[in-house]
Amino acid sequence: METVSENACLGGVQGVYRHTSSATGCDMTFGLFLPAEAKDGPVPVLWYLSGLTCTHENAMVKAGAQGWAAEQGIALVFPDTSPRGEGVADHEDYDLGQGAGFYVNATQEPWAPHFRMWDYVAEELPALVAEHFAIDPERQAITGHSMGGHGALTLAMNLPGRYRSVSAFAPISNPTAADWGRKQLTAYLGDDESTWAKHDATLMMKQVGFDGPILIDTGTSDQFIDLLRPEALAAAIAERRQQATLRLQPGYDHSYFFVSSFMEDHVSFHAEALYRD
Ligand SMILES: N[C@@H](CCC(=O)N[C@@H](CS)C(=O)NCC(=O)O)C(=O)O
Repeated sequence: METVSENACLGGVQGVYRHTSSATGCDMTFGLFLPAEAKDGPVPVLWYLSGLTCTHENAMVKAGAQGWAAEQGIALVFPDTSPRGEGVADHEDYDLGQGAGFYVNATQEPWAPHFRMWDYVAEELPALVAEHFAIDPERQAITGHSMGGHGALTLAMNLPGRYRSVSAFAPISNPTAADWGRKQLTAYLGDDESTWAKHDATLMMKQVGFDGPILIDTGTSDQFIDLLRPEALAAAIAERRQQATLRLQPGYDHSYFFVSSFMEDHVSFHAEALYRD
C-alpha cells in the first residue's frame, strides 16, 4: 500500500492511500480520516460510499464529515466508486462504467473482469484498513450518498452483524424500478432480474430488513427524486415496521450542500450505535 498524501486534520490525519486490489484487478485509491484517538488505540469506523461520477475525493473535501467524526472519535473511510484505468472498461454515459460501479460484482462483459465493487467494499478494503490502521472491526457503521446510499443500505441488509447502524443521503432506494438502476443492473448483472434483488434496498427491506437503526434524509427539491424513489423504501419500511427515521428535507437538492447540511446528524446517529456496548 502506498501513501498518496497525509495531512494533519482536526487533531487527526486525513490520508489518501493507493493499493493494488485483487477484487477489482487494478489500482484503487481511498481516503481515510483517523481522529486523534486513533493514536492511542483502535477507533470505530464509519464507511462513506459516494455517488455517480465521484471518486474517493468528493465527499472527503465536500461533505464536512471530518469535524463531526473528530468530535466523536470516529474514523471515516471514503472508497472510490469503481475500478479505474486504461485497461478497465468504460462507457460514454456518466452513469455507467468508471465512476458508476453501483456496488455490485459484475457478471457480464465487458464489466466482469474489474467491476467487483461489492467484494471490494465488503471484503477487501475492510481487511486492508483493519490490517494497516487503528480501526475496531467490531464497531463499524455505513452511510452513503445517492448510488452510495444504495450501496450502504444493500450492504447493511446483506451482511447482518457487520454494521451497527446504516444511514443514507438521498439514496437510490428502488433501483430495479428506476432508470438509475435498471440500466446498470442490466449491464452489470444481465437480464435475469432474480440476480438484482439483493441490490435493491426496497426489496431487501421487504425480505430481510436491518437489525439496527436506520436514518435516511432526502431533499424535497432533489432534482433526481423520481429516480431515487424514497416513497418505495418508505412503504417497505412501514410494512415491515422496521426501526427507522426517514426525513424529507424541505428545499434541499441532491448536492453536497445538502449532504453537508445533515452530516452532523448522521455522524451523531452512528456514534450512538458505535459506542453502545
Ligand atoms: N452529472 C450528473 C449528476 C451526477 C451527480 O449528481 N452525482 C452526485 C452523486 S449521484 C455527486 O455527488 N456528484 C459529484 C459532486 O457533487 O461532487 C448529471 O448532471 O446528471
